[in-house]
Amino acid sequence: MTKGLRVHSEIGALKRVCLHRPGEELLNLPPFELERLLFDDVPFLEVAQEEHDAFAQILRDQGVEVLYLEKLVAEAFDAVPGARDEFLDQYIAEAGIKGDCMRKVVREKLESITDNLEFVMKTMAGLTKAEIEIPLSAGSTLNALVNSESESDLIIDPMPNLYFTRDPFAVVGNGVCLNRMYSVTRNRETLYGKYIFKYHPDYKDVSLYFRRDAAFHTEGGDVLNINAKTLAVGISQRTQAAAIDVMAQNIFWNSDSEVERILAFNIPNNRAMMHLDTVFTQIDHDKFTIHPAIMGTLQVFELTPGKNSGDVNITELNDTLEHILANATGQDQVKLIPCGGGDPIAAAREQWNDGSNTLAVAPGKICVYARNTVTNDVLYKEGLELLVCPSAELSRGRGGPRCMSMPFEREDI
Ligand SMILES: NC(=[NH2+])NCCC[C@H](N)C(=O)O
Repeated sequence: MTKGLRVHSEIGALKRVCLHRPGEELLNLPPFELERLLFDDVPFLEVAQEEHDAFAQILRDQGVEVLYLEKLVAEAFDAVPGARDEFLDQYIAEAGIKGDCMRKVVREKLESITDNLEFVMKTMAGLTKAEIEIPLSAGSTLNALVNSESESDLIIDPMPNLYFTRDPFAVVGNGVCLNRMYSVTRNRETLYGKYIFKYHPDYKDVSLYFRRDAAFHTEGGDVLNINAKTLAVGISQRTQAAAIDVMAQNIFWNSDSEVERILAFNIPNNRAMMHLDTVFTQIDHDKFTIHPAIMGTLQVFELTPGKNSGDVNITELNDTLEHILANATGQDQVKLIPCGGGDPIAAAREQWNDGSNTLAVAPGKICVYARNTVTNDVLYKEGLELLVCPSAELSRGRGGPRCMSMPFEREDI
C-alpha cells in the first residue's frame, strides 16, 4: 500500500508533514541579490538550522512524522532508474546558465555527484564561478571567464525559499496542486515536487489538480483546506484569479476530489500580505488568526460545479468575513483573533514576522514564532495551546510555521 496524501482541513491532528531543512542555498545569498531572490536579509545558516531542527522536534514530539523534501526527491531517484537524468535535463534547461560551454561544464560537475541526496542538495544550493574550472577553449564564453562587478558570481541561483515548503505545491484532499509560481526565482522549486509526484513510490499515484506548465500562477500559501468539501483560495500577489478558474475545473471534475465549493478571497497585493495564509489561518474549529487590516475590505466569490461537465458557477458573497467563515466551517459563529491584539504598530510589526501564520497540529494547538509576543499573548488568553518555535533567523525569509510546512496527512475532523 502506498502512503498517498490525505488533508481535509487546516486543524485535524497532523500525522505527516513535509519540511526542508535550510541548507547551503542560504550561503549563496549575496545582499545585493536579496530582492530578486525574494528574501529580506542574510541569515546565519547555523542558527537557522538549529531553529529549524527545533521546529521539526516540536512536531515529532506531537507524534508527527517529519519528511524532508530533499530526501523524498532522492528516494524517487533511487527508486526509478533514469529519473535523475530526466530531472537534470530539465534543471539545467531552467537554471539560467549562460552559454553551451558553461551548461556542459555544469552538467559534468553535477553528474559527478554519485549520492542522490548530495546531488539534490547541490541543485538546491546553486553554483558559483569559484566552484568550477572553466576551460579556455572553443565554445567558452566571455561571461564565464570575466570577473567583473557587473557580472554575477552565480552560475546557478540558489533557492533560498525552499524551506517554505507550503508554496511550490499544495495538498488538497487526496490530491495535489503542483504550482506554477509567481516568480522565476521560486518557480524552479516546483521541479522537486514534480519528481516526487511522478516517481516516488509512495506518492506517484496521486491526482494533480494543477500543473507547473500552466499559463497562470498560484502558490500553496494561498490554499486553505477548510473541510473535505470546502477550499479557500486567495486571489493575491501570488495567485491569479485565472489560476483559480483552472483549479476549480480540475478539482470539481476529478472523481478523486470531494471538494464542492471554492471560496476565493481577493486580498491586497503587497509583500506583507503576499498569500492568504499571511492574512488569515484557521487555528481551531471556530477560531482564525487574522491581519486586522483586511477586516471589512474583502471581496469574496463562491465557485461551485455547474450542470455540465467542466462548468463552474460563480457568485459574489456580500457578507462579513465572520459569517462567510462560520458558514464555511459549519459553526454558529467564529472568532477572528487579530495579529498584534489590534494595536496598529504591534499588528504591523508582528504581521511582518508572520504573527498570523501559525501551523495547527490539532484543533486549538498551534505552532507560533517566539518573537511575536503580543500576538502570542492574545492567543494564549483565548485558550489556544502554543508550541513556541525559535525564530530569530528563520523569520528573515518572511514566512512562519505554516509557510515552513506542507501537511501530507491529517486526521479527519
Ligand atoms: N506561504 C507563505 N506565506 N510563504 C512565504 C514565502 C516567503 C518567501 N520569501 C517568498 O517571498 O516567496
